[in-house]
Amino acid sequence: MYFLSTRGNNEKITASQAIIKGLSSDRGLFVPSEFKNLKSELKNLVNLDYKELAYVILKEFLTDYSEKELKYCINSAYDENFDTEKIAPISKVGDDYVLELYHGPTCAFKDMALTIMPYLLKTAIEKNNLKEEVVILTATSGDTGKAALEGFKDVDKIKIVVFFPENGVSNIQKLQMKTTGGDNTCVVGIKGNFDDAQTGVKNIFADNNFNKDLKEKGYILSSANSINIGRLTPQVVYYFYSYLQLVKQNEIALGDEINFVVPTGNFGNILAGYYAKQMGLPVNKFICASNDNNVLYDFFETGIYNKNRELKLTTSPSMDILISSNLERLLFEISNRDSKKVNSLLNDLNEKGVYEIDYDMRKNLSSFYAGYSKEDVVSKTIKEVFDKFGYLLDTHTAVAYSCYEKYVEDTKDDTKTVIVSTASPYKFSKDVINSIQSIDCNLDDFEIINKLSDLSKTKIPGPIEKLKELEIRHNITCEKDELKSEILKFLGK
Ligand SMILES: N[C@@H](CCOP(=O)(O)O)C(=O)O
Repeated sequence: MYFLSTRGNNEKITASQAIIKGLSSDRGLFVPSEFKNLKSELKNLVNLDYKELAYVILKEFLTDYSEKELKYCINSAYDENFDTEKIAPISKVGDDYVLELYHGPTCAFKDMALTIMPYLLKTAIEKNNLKEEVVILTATSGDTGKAALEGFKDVDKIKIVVFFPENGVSNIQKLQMKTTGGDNTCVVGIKGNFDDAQTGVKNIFADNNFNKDLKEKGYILSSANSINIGRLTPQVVYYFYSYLQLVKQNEIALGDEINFVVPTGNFGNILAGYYAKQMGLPVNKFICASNDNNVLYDFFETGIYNKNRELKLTTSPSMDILISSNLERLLFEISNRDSKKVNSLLNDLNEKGVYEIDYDMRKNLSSFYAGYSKEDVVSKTIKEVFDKFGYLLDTHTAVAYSCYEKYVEDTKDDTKTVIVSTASPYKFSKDVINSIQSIDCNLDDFEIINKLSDLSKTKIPGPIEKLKELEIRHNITCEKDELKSEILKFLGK
């Protein structure tokens, strides 16, 4: 097993090298050379706990990590960092299942990978005798930023810089990032949107002179976004875990296919599910749920990816994205790993902002269905689900839930379905409570959080509750073309 670039520059590197590099030198994304099929082993995995299962899955990708190294990383990540021993519990809501991926230290699904990634990277640094210090660059539309900061803060020989759209995240997300401690952390609000931040970061990775200059100063760059396989591979685990939980609880029989509905922005989460299917997990459909930024919906409907449109700010900000990075990995698979095709499509995207896949590639998309939900539908869904089941959805999960309702209406498919819940409702408390009842518009964020807790009779997650005691430590903003100078300032160069 090795990792290669989607753009075909013949680079073949180990998992630990790919985790250090983040992005390939040809701007492509690293992908595994093969997928181990675990279908015949599923029956032996039913009773494993999250950590045991994580080892079974991750060892198939991270093949240059020893058993001891990998188990150390897994055990250090999935412990009391999470508020439940199950790590990724499932709640039954009506006839469907909600996979709650927000029980980690920052209350979003990003914790599922960003609690383990610092250990994977530290181990990779040691394995490869890296002399330089690693500077992690992260673009965030709200959730990745805080999860990465929390994971990497105070980690020796690593620094982290997070860029977020100053006006494109929720108040709580912003507060979470701005109050992060650690001498190795830097948080910068940019005057632009998430795509500006992500493109800016990718351009920096591709800037040979800048990278050479940094190397001479003793630094190399890496990424904590899902473009890094160290982010993506741990996310494969919870697809297997949720499936096996349903088997264990006799909700499905081993071998039955299920659906997953995934709120989607950068396409990393749903792609991890697709990788699980490549490894033999019985999946019928992946329902790719978008908000009003419905570029992926259009892509699945027409085969045309067109980012030439205005990015809308919605109540599900983590999905306010027009350039979904990980779609490149899907293009690689549906073109039967034809990097020439991938290059040509990505060049079109770069030059014209649009590309169209051919008939053969479209045929390989049959395991996907796409939907999108407008703001009024999202809000209505939060209320309906709360009124009917007493269950509180966050705005992103409500996008997924409503897309799933539309899917059932369209297809009449009654396959058992897991709705992937990506964040705690408390991160978006104002929009969540406003969907359920009107509130005094003078209330501050913490009063709203308390109100939400009273109304829903749910406990405020510890990390959110604690926020009010923390001081703001980061207050930098910059123009979207000033990313490099902010990095240099932080590094004191
Ligand atoms: N939704 C993300 C955007 C970045 O996605 P990633 O999965 O590639 O890190 C966010 O919350 O920042």
